[in-house]
Amino acid sequence: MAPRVLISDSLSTAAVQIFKDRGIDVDYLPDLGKDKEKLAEVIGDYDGLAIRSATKVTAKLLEKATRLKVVGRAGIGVDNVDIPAASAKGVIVMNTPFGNSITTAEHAVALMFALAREIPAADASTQAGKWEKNKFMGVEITGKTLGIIGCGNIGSIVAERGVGLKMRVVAFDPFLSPERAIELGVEKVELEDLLKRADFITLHTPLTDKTRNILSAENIAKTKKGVRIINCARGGLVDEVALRAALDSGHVAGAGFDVFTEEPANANPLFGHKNVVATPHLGASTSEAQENVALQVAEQLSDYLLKGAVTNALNMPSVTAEEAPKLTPFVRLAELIGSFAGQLTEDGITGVRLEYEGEVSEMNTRALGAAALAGLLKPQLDTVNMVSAPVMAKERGIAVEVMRREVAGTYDSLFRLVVKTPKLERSVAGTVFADGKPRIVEIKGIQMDAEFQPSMLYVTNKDKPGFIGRLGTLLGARGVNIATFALGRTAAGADAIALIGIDAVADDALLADVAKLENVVQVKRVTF
Ligand SMILES: NC(=O)C1=CN([C@@H]2O[C@H](COP(=O)(O)OP(=O)(O)OC[C@H]3O[C@@H](n4cnc5c(N)ncnc54)[C@H](O)[C@@H]3O)[C@@H](O)[C@H]2O)C=CC1
Ligand SMILES: O=C(O)CCC(=O)C(=O)O
Repeated sequence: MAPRVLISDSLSTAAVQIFKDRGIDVDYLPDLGKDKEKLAEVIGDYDGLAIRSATKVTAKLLEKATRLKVVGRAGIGVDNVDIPAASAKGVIVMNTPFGNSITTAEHAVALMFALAREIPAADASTQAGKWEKNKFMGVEITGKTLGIIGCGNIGSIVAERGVGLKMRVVAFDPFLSPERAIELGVEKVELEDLLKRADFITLHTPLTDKTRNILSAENIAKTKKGVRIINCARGGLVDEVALRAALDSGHVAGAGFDVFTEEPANANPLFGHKNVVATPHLGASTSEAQENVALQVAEQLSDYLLKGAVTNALNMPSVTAEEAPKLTPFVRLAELIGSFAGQLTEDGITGVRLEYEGEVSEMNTRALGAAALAGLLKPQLDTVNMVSAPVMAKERGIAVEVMRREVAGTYDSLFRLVVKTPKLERSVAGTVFADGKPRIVEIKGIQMDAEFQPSMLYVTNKDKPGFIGRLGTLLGARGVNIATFALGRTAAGADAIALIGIDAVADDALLADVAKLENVVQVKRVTF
């Protein structure tokens, strides 16, 4: 029986044709995504689901999706898909990471011009027959400072356009390498500096715990008077109520918003202000971009459903059917080791070394390396996956070195990731035991044996009597249950590391208390 695909959002009909040409049964119901109940009634009939942003793939919907194997997002952001729930159900989630970047960057630039010259208001007034020539006094863009928050795919294109428009471009992005900044012609700055200097601020980050409200009331107050703010990335990056107040007071001269905390945005604190230009999440809406993403998503879904090929998956490594059984646990290991190292790294990464020892050195190390890079970049790049991670690492100037040694050491297979930043070099190594479970067996050259736990504390300390007791007592007193406790040290009395699996996610107060314990050097929270 031919696989069945449902397209539940508005997509270029080019996608429908591709599915048909490949022999896939396709239903194109572009309004169904907006009707949760109806979608839930029919989803059980489909193997694949192609969406944009209106369809919400929730855990509840996935419960009904008994046949579903793959969800394809024709676009970048997958915040409308519950990826953990999809993974738990074995449903692959794919996106099309580059197809609409240029179009979205152009929308940000369009909003910048619309704000600078008050084009929407001038248009409305002129067409109302008012000819208010003296009412609209704009600002020039040439020579102004454009502050870009998030200089990834879209931010970089905006940066190039800004340079082309003879603007001074400054960018805040912890993952932007100095080399890439030079290549783009932008000045890499800290957020505070950007806030102080920018005449226009444009946001291009994903919405993560770190970027939510990145333009908070406090940060908006630090901006230059007369700043204009553009958001074509995600609602929630800017405190809309605080921005409205800053527009009302005249501190902020204009805001161009394509995305809103709540969408569809039928009402919003920004609406109704004369200096606000709003569009209904149109960033990706050009015929070119929609054609790109529709073709890509149809090809990816067809390839998966017909051949088992995995491309641009966010929750599944790209591996062939033959190598999958042996490789999968090592892919998981590489991703976890990468994620562990990524969560410990605060500075821009300049290089990584991927070391494979023993049997693992003869496996598909490209897939393993991609998994490690995806894990490493994930804390900063929400949309990264195994396919895009090597490209993103390259774009960010991260030099990737690979070392393979066929001879095994203590373990049949060992994978070591060495992360280099301007300040340090940190190595983490792991293996997969016969039970198929990945383990950390070495950190910074210190031997240990730790299972990955959903929530962990990473503590470096001086090896002194009584330390473990004090730590245990503190966790107990805070009601934090210890699931696992792994220790390692360079020598008696010297540098030591503790990796503690706990049954709750460590909050900042707990980290601060652990940091205060005698002989603690550093404490970090890691989650998997
Ligand atoms: N309005 C629309 O229709 C569209 C919106 N988007 C959205 O645009 C956003 C950017 O997309 P891409 O450029 O493709 O993503 P990307 O992943 O290529 O770039 C995101 C950049 O943000 C940076 N970043 C992460 N955390 C940061 C932080 N705390 N502070 C500063 N920078 C940080 C990353 O290092 C990365 O360089 C996404 O949220 C995406 O969903 C994308 C397409 C269309
Ligand atoms: O599909 C759309 O119109 C929205 C695109 C978008 O926001 C994305 O690709 O992240």
